Amino acid sequence: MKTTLVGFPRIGKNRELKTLLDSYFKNRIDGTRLIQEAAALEEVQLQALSQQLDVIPCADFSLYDGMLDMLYLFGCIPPRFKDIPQYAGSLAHRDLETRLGLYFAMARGSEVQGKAIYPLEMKKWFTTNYHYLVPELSLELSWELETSFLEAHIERARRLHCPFKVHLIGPLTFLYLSKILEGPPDKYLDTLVIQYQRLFRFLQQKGVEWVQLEEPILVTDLCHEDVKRFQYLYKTILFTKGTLKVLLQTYFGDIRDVWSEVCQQPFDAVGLDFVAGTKNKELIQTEGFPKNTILVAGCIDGRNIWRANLEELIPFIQDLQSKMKNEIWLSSSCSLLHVPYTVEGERKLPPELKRRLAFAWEKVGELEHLKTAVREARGHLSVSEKAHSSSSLPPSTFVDFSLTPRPIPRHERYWLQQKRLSLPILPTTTIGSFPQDEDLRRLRKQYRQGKIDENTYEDRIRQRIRALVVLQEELGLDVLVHGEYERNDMVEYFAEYLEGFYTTEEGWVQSYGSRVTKPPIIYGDIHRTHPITVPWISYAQSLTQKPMKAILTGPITIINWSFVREDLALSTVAFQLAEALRAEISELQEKGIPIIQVDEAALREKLPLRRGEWEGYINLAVAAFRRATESVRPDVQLHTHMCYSEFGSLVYAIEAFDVDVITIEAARSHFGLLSSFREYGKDHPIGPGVYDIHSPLVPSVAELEKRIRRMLEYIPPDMLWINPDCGLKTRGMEETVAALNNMVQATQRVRQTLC
Ligand code: MET
Ligand SMILES: [Zn+2]
Repeated sequence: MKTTLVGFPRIGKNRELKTLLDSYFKNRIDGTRLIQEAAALEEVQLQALSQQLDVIPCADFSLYDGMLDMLYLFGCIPPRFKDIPQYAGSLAHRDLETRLGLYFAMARGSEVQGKAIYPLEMKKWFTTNYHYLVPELSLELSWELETSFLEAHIERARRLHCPFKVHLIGPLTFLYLSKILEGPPDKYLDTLVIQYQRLFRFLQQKGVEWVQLEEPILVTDLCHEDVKRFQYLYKTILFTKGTLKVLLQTYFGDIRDVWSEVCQQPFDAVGLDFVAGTKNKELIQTEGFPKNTILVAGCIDGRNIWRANLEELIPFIQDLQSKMKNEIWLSSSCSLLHVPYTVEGERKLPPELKRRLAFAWEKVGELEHLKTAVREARGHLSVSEKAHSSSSLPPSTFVDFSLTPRPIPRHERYWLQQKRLSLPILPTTTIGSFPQDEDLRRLRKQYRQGKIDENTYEDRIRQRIRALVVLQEELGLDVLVHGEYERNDMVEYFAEYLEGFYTTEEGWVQSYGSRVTKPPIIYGDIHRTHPITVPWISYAQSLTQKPMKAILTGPITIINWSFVREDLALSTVAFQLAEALRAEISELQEKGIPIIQVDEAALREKLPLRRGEWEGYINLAVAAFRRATESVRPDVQLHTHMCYSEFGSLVYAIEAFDVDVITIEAARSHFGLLSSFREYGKDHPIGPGVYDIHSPLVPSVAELEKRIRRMLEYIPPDMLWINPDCGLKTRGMEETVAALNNMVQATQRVRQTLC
């Protein structure tokens, strides 16, 4: 029995890699220094892992993203990057700065003679908040293996004299997550086979023993055609594996649709997720598992931060062992990339909570414990091991939940709200947050550290709100916001004010590249003991005659971007949160706030990977949202905001939220979602974002006018709202003012032709 991992975080225990990357992006250090220091970090990490694990990860320590690493390795560089003069031609033998330049140009975009070269698209990695870069496949791409970075990873791992496996994304997942610009997917199968075969040859030459091919796509619904592709790819690739041992690593669910094909292929090991894929165990029992294949048992949860229940895991593994007789490696359920580094750095958490937490390093320790306990075949745990297993969370109160429809139907509410708000046609607004600069972050930090007192802090925030109200009035926006200046983050801020949550000091998790987030921990029952946003928003409303829109984060988004407790049904947690938000909303409307927006930005993200599980998730999301917003009066306009497009078949669910207005990300995906909202938009007010907030580019009045007119082809004028894609928090003030100014002017031009 051995221990290993599907993957480990790579931003650095103290975010060192993040800091290095940011310095490189700001040209404070060059590529050589970046690579040297990143390699040193990787070495320290591998060294520590090699003390604890039997087989360590290699090539998992990506500088930016694993999918980007794969496409760089294959040299399938999209033409717009290849056309940049310094990156043209073959990559082999290019100097380090050039190779890195190209790698990061694909991740972050570039500029050539004043013309923007757009980066690769970013998408969420399955149901996580981690974003990968989307390869773009076209038939004329030239593929050329560029192994220099991979080779360096292998050398670093080899120096430790510890068995390692090289981590790569498998061909089916690579293909299915790519954006295919031309031809059917089958056109790329042979190219992929050739690339993976070349790669295998390279690994053999380097004397590599194990390669891990990650295929999370296998846990989604697969049809006959998909299974055939899987068969074809692996049959031909594995044919040339020679002495190389191949681990097929799956995670995020079970692989029911492809089980028998997996069993028929000559894999040396198969990795299964026993946490999210509980059905995997049943499949082993009913369908069998190939005799001489190692089972990599993913039993330590890579998606949550609670200590494993070793008392349950030990008999589970023992049972597998006695039934299967296969060699078993103990592993994480998926990469530990989705949890923070270590609990060690948390000085403020109560000890009884801290004891119950396992971040990445602690999970590595759990694997070791589990192995020892299983190997020694002890029926029960020793005292020290017991101290590490989980105990139950604080008791919970039952929350009664029943869905009541809003008393007045939407079209009647519409007139009541129109009367109160008297908005023009094509109302203009923003999604809530405004740019947060260094000054503001410093102010919040000083307040947190007790360097300035509450009065000074609040005064300064109020100054910002005041200036923003004036600015929005000058710009001519119709519905104003207070700017969300008091919030570090749309979820963490609420977590800090609600009972039942803890926020961490150092619990950073990579979101993409050098961007990190700090998800709060839901620990006890959630209660609201005092107002959260009410004072700021009512202050903002007191400064203007125009309607102020209050912005709150919705229950499903708070849950999806937190670590949740597992002793309670998710629905109970969701309803506790809904109750808390409901109280906040009641107070806001009592203070005379005429519009309330409840953001469900992360709704799309955790939509289950299998279609059959959608309904339960959507029902819960709708129920929690409705519970939170149930008391909104008919003359108060209820908005929601959602991002990460690709709503297609979700539109039916959005109807059930029963909101008055929805604003939705649309520009980033080039308005592809407009057609799916054509039906909905007939009689539901909707604001598809007119410009992408992820880019500093300021769209011109003419361009924005064109986009608004295009939207009017799908949505009638009295249903259309005009707003950006999402919040403006990460943008600069200057570009924001310019873009919003153009947005208002473009709207005015269109209005003139409508009246
Ligand atoms: N109200 C939030 C904001 O404007 C919504 C963000 S959605 C990721 O920042
Ligand atoms: Zn958004």
